[in-house]
Amino acid sequence: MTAAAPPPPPPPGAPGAAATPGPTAAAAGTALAEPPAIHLRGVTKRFGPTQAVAGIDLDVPAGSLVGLIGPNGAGKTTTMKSIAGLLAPDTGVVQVFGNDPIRQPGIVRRLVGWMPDFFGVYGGLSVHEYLDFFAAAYKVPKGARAQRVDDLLELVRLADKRHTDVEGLSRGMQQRLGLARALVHDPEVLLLDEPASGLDPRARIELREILRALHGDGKTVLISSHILTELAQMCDSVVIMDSGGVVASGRTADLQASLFGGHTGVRIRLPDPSGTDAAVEAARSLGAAVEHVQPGVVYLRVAGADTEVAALVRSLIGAGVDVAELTQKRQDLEELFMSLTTRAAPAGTPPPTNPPTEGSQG
Ligand SMILES: Nc1ncnc2c1ncn2[C@@H]1O[C@H](COP(=O)(O)OP(=O)(O)OP(=O)(O)O)[C@@H](O)[C@H]1O
Repeated sequence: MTAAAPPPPPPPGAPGAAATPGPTAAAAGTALAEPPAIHLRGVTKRFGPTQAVAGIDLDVPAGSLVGLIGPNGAGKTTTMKSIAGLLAPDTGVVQVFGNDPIRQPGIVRRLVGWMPDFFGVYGGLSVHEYLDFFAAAYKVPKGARAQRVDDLLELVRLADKRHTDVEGLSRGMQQRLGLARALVHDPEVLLLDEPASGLDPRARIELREILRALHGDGKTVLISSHILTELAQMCDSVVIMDSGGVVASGRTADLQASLFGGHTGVRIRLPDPSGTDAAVEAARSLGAAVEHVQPGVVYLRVAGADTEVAALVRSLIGAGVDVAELTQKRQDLEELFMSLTTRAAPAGTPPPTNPPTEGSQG
């Protein structure tokens, strides 16, 4: 797993971190100075005839925001539950800052906040009482509890709902309350199982902003979804699962580039259509393949990913071309997902090469 952020030192609340030697990052191949927040090796889990998880290796560096993506039944929930210590794997190693969730449940429970894809709320409790109840259950000291609950309500933007019955909250608000519940003991690692499912676009954006704030605070966040674009917008890196295994992992831009023969689709919109020829020339001078041109809009493919797109921007500016908008072709992410997950397409099926259209741009 490529690091989404430079790993900060292990948190004080990670007792195993200092004692355990740092393992090697599975996908990135770089030696880590400290144990990753989450470390899985050869993890398997079977339910009767179903191989839910089939030998997963995964490292999530401390402080990173990583998306776990896969179609229904890929094994995401089973993987997350094994990290939270809610399920014992049949074989393999699971560690949270070097601690085994099954053998050291007390330590791991303190380190991990778990938000299930579905959680019940207890009617008859106000939002404040609900969080206070969980704060007490997590042994947050009585004197600190009221402040902790207030801070969480501010964070998840439910301060004005503190006296509302939890059953009276909208779906989006209940999701945010569930997030606050997962945070009540101030865990270092957050495991969020499909937190955006069933939310409208505004609620998704609000959730994304809260997660970014938590990421900014140095929390490690592993978030699952079966919608790749949803996670690509908020995560620097993703792990794609299918049929119980990891089929790809890394930064989304790198995954796109590697899958599409090292090319990135780009759309450039100009404020003044008279600059179109100059834009085409500047792009060609960099070796970009110009795919489609219309007045004021140029579609092209550059060899590489973010670095090469940045070079393209410099070249355009250097050529005196004003750019109103530059977008990387987001649809590639869906193509990536479809081509990597067997249920959607047989393994090895090349990604579809749709001609660029206005509607296909992200
Ligand atoms: N407790 C269980 N008993 C039997 N089978 C189970 C159990 N939990 C999971 N499975 C099976 O294991 C496989 C992986 O399930 P899991 O819930 O981990 O997938 P998922 O990727 O989270 O799917 P979804 O996106 O639908 O939530 C599925 O085939 C599921 O039916």
